[in-house]
Amino acid sequence: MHDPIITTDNLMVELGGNPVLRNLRLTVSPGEIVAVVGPNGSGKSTLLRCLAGLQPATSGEIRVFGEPPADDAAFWGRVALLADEPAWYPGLTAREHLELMGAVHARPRMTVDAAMEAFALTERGDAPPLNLSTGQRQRLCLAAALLRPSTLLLLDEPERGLDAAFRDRLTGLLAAYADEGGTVVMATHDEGLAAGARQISPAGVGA
Ligand SMILES: Nc1ncnc2c1ncn2[C@@H]1O[C@H](COP(=O)(O)OP(=O)(O)OP(=O)(O)O)[C@@H](O)[C@H]1O
Repeated sequence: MHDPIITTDNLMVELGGNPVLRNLRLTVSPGEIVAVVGPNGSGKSTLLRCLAGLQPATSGEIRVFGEPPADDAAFWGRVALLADEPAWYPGLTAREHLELMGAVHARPRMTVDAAMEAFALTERGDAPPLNLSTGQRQRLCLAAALLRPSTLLLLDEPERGLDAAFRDRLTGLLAAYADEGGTVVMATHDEGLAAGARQISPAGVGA
């Protein structure tokens, strides 16, 4: 039995004086795909931010890799986060953004060409990200997150802007990541993505 990647115990978060997460207990094992589901405002992004060490708990405990998540190089070396759209480097193409990601990591999970193909970007690789469509830009964000090596993937609404065919393809790409031993926690409103995952609600008490 492997040690869990994530545990939370009685996690409580208040924002602006209002309780957002209450007594959340969650255990996530290596290789699991977990979908955090629930209505708008139910606390999905807040939970992901807690797991990424970007939102402190009001009370309770969060452990990621056995320790409280720390916003440091060792933590981010193991964790890939997809949240809001990043700032793009002016003058660099979509492909060059992926080349940059590949260059700074000693062992990328895939080559830039493979990532371009997997994320259906080959034909638009020479365009700057801001000249891509919304869905193409989201595919570029996902390509960057999955090209780099990581053991935990935190995704906030990865389906944003994606068409139905690519949402299906993303299910397979995440399954492949988990087959390699990676762990995925994603906030999602997409029923197809959630169907292939263990579903938890931030409002309920996880297992
Ligand atoms: N900085 C903040 N200050 C006060 N309240 C906040 C703050 N950020 C978020 N909230 C509130 O916390 C609650 C949870 O927000 P959160 O973004 O986690 O929800 P969500 O489940 O991800 O929603 P969505 O499905 O719309 O993305 C919401 O009611 C939101 O208005």
